[in-house]
Amino acid sequence: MTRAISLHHVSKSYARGPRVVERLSLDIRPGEFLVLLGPSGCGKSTVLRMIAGLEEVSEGEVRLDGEYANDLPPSERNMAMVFQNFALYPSMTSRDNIGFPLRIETPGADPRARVDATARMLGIQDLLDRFPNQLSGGERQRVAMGRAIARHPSAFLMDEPLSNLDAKLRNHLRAEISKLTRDLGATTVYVTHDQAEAMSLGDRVAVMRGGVLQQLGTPRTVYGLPANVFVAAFIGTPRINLLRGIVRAPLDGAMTISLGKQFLRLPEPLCLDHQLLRVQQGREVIVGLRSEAVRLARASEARPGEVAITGLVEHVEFQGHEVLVHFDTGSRPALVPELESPRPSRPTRRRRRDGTVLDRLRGRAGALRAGPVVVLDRPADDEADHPGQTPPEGRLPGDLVVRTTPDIDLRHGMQIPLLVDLAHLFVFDRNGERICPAPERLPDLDE
Ligand SMILES: Nc1ncnc2c1ncn2[C@@H]1O[C@H](COP(=O)(O)OP(=O)(O)OP(=O)(O)O)[C@@H](O)[C@H]1O
Repeated sequence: MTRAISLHHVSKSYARGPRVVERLSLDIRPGEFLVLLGPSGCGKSTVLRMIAGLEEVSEGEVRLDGEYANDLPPSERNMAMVFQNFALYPSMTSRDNIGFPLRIETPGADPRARVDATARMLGIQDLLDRFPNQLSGGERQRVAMGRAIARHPSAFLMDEPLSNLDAKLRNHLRAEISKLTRDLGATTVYVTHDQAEAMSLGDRVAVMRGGVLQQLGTPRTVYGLPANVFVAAFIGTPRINLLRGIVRAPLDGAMTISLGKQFLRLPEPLCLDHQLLRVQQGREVIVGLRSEAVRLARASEARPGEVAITGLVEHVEFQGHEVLVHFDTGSRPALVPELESPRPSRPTRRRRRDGTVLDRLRGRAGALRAGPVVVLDRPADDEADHPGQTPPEGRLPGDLVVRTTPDIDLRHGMQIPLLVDLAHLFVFDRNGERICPAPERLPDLDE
């Protein structure tokens, strides 16, 4: 059995503080694998816990299979949770750990057959007689999964279940989780801050920021048509290049986007998306170029839709199968504040001793700002006159990162010709909302 999970304008605030989840609406289909993705503190776990019934809903409705479920106790929701820290009973063998929920559910019944079947499914038959301290991290997590699966729940709620494991094991278990939940056909809600995990697992991904849903869509959609700068920057590696530009649309000349010292000339005849940029004339915008939108090649090699710029090599990152080249093109990157600093440690839920209550509330309210997602302090053209500024903390030098093959010998200080494929151009407005490709809500765009 599998179930539909719906959230309707769900909000959550703790002890009359600000909302940590803000009017969230989601319809999760039976059997769907939905990933809640976002930076630390954006409210993902809180949403999961409200679905599980472990956290009260402050406003709005949770519905299970269409039935109002706000007040349904966790034990009556027929859902299994898998957490980051595996929480196995240390004094029980794997067999007893997996069988424990079954014994609680049906006292007196022998759980042996169900435990064996679950162990076979997870390939852990050999581990059934071991205690948790005799298992590796990956094995412990498999046993924890076994404990969740054995009950045949209608839905799995997983909160960063792989984040304590090393990268190789994580990839391996990721594939196993995907197969297992599909085989079982159970609805799964999976919380992670790891975009690669979200993209590889989710049927759909819900990207959250400051308690607010930014976009809900398939991995292909959130990557290919990000609703705003935050989603564009959060999803994809290497991170999308975000450059500050100004639209120039003279009545008697070609339309360009000025990027400080260089510009992108939009090919004529203008496609519909580029025509719609005309209204931005003179305004500052943010140009988004994923690494696949730019290649190292001379202007003479340009294909239709490609325009030439140049970049000064600032830094070369050797990755084995490819090289990431950081260029200085004379433009200035737009900053997405939540993404510029390293991931903060998990917030503690105990009272902090520093700062007043007011300071703490202010801090939280700040974190929840759902307004503009970018920082644009000075006009973009002005930046070209301020070369050599120190890049913000945590960022490498250069404003444009391009992927290339490792066979090209590139060194710091080389001036390299580049081609930008304007079919892959993203443009966002000052507030970070995507304006090119045009948002779907614009009527009759295809006609
Ligand atoms: N019991 C609580 N009391 C007060 N504030 C809380 C409580 N639980 C969570 N919060 C706050 O709610 C916000 C959202 O927390 P939540 O754990 O849902 O975020 P998250 O996106 O899952 O983060 P992480 O990835 O770090 O786990 C945070 O600002 C957090 O400090």
